[in-house]
Amino acid sequence: MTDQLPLWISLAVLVLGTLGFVGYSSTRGRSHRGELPPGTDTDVDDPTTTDVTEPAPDTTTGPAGSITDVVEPLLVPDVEVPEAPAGRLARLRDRLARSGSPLGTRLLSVLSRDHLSEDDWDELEETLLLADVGAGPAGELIDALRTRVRVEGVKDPVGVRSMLRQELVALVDPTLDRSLGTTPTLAEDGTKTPAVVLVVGVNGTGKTTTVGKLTRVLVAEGSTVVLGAADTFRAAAADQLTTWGARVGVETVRSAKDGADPASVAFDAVRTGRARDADVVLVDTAGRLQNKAGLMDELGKITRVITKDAPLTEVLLVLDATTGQNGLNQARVFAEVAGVTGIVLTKLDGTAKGGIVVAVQRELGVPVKLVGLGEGPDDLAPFDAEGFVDALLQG
Ligand SMILES: Nc1nc2c(ncn2[C@@H]2O[C@H](COP(=O)(O)OP(=O)(O)OP(=O)(O)O)[C@@H](O)[C@H]2O)c(=O)[nH]1
Repeated sequence: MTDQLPLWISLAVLVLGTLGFVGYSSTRGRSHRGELPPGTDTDVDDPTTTDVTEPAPDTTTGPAGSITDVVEPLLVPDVEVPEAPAGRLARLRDRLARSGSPLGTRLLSVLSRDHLSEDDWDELEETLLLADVGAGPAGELIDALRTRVRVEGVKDPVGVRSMLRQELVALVDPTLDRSLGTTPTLAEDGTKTPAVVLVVGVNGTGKTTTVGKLTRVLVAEGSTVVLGAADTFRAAAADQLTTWGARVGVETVRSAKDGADPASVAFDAVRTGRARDADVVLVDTAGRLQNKAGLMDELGKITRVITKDAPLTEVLLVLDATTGQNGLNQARVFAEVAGVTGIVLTKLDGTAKGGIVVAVQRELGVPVKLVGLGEGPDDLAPFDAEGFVDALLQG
């Protein structure tokens, strides 16, 4: 045994040396591919939490000639499983209850009075206007309710509620197509072109957060997604988006330098989406005021550049529900410049008003497709007229 001591020592040195080299190389490999996105509180050096189950494809660079970086999600341990989107809208009821007396409750309390006077009808109309329903739709609803009260003489609380429910659902319009354009197209030769969703809106409405939440909705539905951080104006936006993506194992294409051309980033994101055979490419854009011509032109350019490579299947305008009628002015201009196909109404949890849903749809002829119900990662719900009205009436 003592004779063999030098041999054992040499073997031990060899083993330790090899282990040391492997550890060093893997640390180098990680830092080469980029740092873990901010907000991820897990220790990447802990081999038990770094759960890389698939062989890494070459995702360290964008397409040839691109100026962007593809931030791959493979280093993030414990990839989250997002909640299924169905039924999320029911949560609106609790959120509304917390944010004060919701529209439906106020309408019901007036309609349930014994004999409805002119003052009562005025109060109903005022309530609708204060909730941002807009004059036209408010007038229509009052007319419809007046007629029904006169003709049907509904008095009992259940009858009144059911009448109001029917009329509100009709106003919100259950016939609008609220499906999202997130289905890729397949050519005859089997080539897949990803669906491309562009997300636009003014500053701070919740665009980046919405892209993050929508990524989770799509992942929960089994789609493969690539993100494009075309908000090159606010540096933190790309980090924010990368974090959202990484949490559910989704790549983010972002600019390698600050202030890069957002159209190039969007273009590279679509190219990367194609290269990865992704189902959907979601492109986040910088916030812009609708009256700033230069920024709106930039949006037009992003749209033109993307459509050179793949058709835009959805342009989502993100509106903050708490800004009420001001959101309508924004919506009009964005609709002209970017060809909006769907509205995302965020922060619906922060307002007792819900009438903007009706107003914006009427004004633009574009349906509300998604609503933001809070700051949680799965607080984005597919919108439907019945679910919305039920939440209003039960709040
Ligand atoms: N309560 C609530 N907060 C939300 C909702 N959606 C977004 N927010 C918050 O709104 C704030 C702004 O969100 P961002 O996603 O950064 O907004 P943005 O439009 O990308 O901002 P810019 O890039 O500056 O234009 C954040 O604090 C979000 O958490 C929502 O549905 N409810």
